[in-house]
Amino acid sequence: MNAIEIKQLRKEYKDRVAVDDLTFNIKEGEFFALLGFNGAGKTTTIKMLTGLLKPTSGDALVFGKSIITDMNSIKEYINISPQETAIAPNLTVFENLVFIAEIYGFKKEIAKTKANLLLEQFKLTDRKNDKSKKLSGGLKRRLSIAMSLITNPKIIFLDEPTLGLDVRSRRELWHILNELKGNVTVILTTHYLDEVEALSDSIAIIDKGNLKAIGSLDELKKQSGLEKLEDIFLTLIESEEVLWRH
Ligand SMILES: Nc1ncnc2c1ncn2[C@@H]1O[C@H](COP(=O)(O)OP(=O)(O)OP(=O)(O)O)[C@@H](O)[C@H]1O
Repeated sequence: MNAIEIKQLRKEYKDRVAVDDLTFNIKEGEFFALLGFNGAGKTTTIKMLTGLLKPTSGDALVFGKSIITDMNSIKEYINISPQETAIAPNLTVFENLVFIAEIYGFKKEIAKTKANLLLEQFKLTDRKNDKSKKLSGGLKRRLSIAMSLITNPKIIFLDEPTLGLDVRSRRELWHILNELKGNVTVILTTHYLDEVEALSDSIAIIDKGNLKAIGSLDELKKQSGLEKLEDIFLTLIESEEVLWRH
């Protein structure tokens, strides 16, 4: 089943076309990477899919519901983990999770149970009672993603989740993200190609608002005859060629 079906989705800003009639599908439960240079249109696409921006034309169906006519019901089962985190620095790690759960309407006891489960899942239990401002950048990022999962969303959008993290923190986060696989559809934007190789089930390469390739890493390798994602990425962006999933 498709979690998202993007149909001729377009966004124009004055005289600039940021997203140029994009059409592709994202399957339920997959870890989907959106790849492109700065200005390719990734953020604009994600903003449209999450209701932050209105498309100029086209549509996308999220679990069958239109982003144009049904965004309110879509918002119930998606969440975003933005780069700028929503963490309250003076609350503890646990309090942040409970607080966000309560904002979403869960009763205190359920909020606490959910918070404890996420602490385990994100390996934050030993920092449970620390003020969040004391956490390292890597742990803050983990808490932020944990917070975005508190409502059990069916889809989460991760925008550059490992930006600025050191090698070890990135690897730890990859490990945790890998464990989410299958339970939630994850849509990732990143500039780190090794991250895409390590985590993604499917990859879409976007350039100037256009889809240049879509498929698993293996499919992209086969279709391009190239071995490394970096080579596939750079070659495609420079050529007129387009690679499609069959
Ligand atoms: N509010 C805006 N007004 C005008 N043009 C915009 C606006 N937001 C984005 N753009 C333009 O739309 C295009 C796509 O931008 P977008 O931010 O979606 O790219 P991106 O792939 O997310 O880039 P990055 O990797 O840098 O985050 C760019 O040319 C950008 O300059």
